[in-house]
Amino acid sequence: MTSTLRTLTVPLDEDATAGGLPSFLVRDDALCWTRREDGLVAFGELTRFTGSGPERFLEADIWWRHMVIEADVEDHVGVPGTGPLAFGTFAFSKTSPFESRLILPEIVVGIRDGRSWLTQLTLDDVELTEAGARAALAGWLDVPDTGLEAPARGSTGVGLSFTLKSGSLSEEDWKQAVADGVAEIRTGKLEKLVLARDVVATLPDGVRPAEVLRNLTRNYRECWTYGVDGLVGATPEMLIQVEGRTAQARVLAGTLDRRDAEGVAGSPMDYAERVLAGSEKQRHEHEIAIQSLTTQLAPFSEAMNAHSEPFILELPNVWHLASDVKAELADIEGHVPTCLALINALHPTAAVCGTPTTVAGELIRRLEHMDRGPYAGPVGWLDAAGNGEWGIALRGAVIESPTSVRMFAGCGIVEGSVPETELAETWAKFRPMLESLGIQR
Ligand SMILES: C=C(O[C@@H]1C=C(C(=O)O)C=C[C@H]1O)C(=O)O
Repeated sequence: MTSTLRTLTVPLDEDATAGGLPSFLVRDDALCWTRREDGLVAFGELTRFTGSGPERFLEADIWWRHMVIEADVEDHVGVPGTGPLAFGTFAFSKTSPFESRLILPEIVVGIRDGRSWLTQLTLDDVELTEAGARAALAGWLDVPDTGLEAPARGSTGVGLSFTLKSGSLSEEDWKQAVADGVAEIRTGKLEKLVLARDVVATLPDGVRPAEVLRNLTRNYRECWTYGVDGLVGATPEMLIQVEGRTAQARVLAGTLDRRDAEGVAGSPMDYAERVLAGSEKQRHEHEIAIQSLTTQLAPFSEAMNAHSEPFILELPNVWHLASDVKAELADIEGHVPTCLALINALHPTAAVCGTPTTVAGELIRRLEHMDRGPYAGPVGWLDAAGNGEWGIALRGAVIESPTSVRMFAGCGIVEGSVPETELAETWAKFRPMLESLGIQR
């Protein structure tokens, strides 16, 4: 056993990836990051970083840089995501007992802009060959019942047995927490607060994580579907995506349930334009989120641009007010900031915490009565060249046991927020997970 990381990346031909990345989502322990046709699916675990507390991002950064500095890399593809790669999930809160982690997998399949590849990673002194890498992948894919041919659960019309219960707070208590949050905002202590709640689904027939990931990938193509060590979901919000010296973020704040447009005259998009883009409250909420991100990103950037007007992002369950921000990262003494250094500065954004951050963070702890764990924390991947994609772990869940799943959803609260409306919004945000578990509500 040596501790030097060695990796081999080889191209995969079209035949091997004809079914797209979902065809590799056949194991419940897969690591996954996909959007539209692109993404990464990985298997196995060579080693991991774990950490907690306020320094978790910087400790992970140091760990990763040590891991890759002396890595022996043979890369025949050379795009972001090839070579050494780790998946990660981080706690939302610096006080959370949840262990933030980076996981170094054994085998990675990647697709990006029509190019496909396979990477094998090792810490042993075995020889890495193309044939060996293909055989290793075949071994990971050789699972008895992939469920790929079976209809997705809930799609047969046959009722699935499940129970769905409020987690830390009942609906009534959570609405009271929202009202308390609004009262705090009215005192002028803070402008915006994001309050979340959890619900627990129990499925006596068992949770099937691979099927959940396939459903999310198929149905939420505009979102980034993630699966890392029991945390699964499909987020529409990009905390930071780094490719070379370019960093991008997608900031969301302002939500409208698409079901609200049912039965309303005119086109649904006109309705969204009127009710979402035309709402003073929603635009204010959005403005706060954009301000917080751009202020934190500015010290790391040479140039930055953001749309002057938010656009409407249409998802199967909701519409959001969205803004994309693009920055050219500054080269400070020959170094471009790493993904994890950027995350350290950006997290938590006003979109998931509030403004000002410390006041909102303290109120979240007091009013939510739960540990968010990895919910609303960064989730994603990074490579040795400094590229990476880190979404905010929203519209997701933690698989807590073979039969139970804890889902999380939250809402931005401002002075004009109405508890009942916010509660309804959480149900719209639970929908991607409920549907992909086969739960009809
Ligand atoms: C907090 C969540 O979503 C965030 C809150 C939003 C809002 O309040 O409008 C919109 C998108 C996200 O930034 C969540 O999905 O749990």
